[in-house]
Amino acid sequence: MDFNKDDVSGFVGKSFIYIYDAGWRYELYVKNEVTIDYRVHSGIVAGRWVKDQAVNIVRIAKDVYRVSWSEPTGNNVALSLNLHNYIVHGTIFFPRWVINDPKKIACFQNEYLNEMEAYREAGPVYPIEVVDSFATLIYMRDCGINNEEVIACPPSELPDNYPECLSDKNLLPKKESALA
Ligand SMILES: C=Cc1ccc(O)c(OC)c1
Repeated sequence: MDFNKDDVSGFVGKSFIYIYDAGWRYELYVKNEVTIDYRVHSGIVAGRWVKDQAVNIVRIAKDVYRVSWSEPTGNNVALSLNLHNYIVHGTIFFPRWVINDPKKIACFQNEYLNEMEAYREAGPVYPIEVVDSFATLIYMRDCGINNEEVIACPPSELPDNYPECLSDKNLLPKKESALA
């Protein structure tokens, strides 16, 4: 073993922006070893943002991390981030009620936790929709641990030049595919 599987220190405290092949832009902040905040800039649930989602994080190779969690909505997500090749892969297991009406979850979830749990209870849950997609990492920066300023407003309130306005040096160059 030439790397330490338990060492997630190269991942915790970082924030990421990536764009799925379908064009959906997501922002993820790894707040600490067991918690993320995130924000959806575009896509079928654009406008959704979440703070303090409990997650599992593991390191599966040098510069490769995996984050998995289950949401109050009943959405289940597993993300793999390859920080060497700037490739992200997400598998999202959506309950049927979310697919039927995605706008129900396009909100600041923390203010609607009871509603989300009620929707989850009401269903329908099945058939689950498995959405399996690649994304390209376009932005990465170190924000430190437990920084509440990283994800602090709805995506609609971000400046037009976000994320360039934060710092250009964190924009990532295009890389050769790791899979070629
Ligand atoms: C459903 C949530 C969800 C789905 C895909 C993602 O990449 C994500 O990143 C924070 C969150």
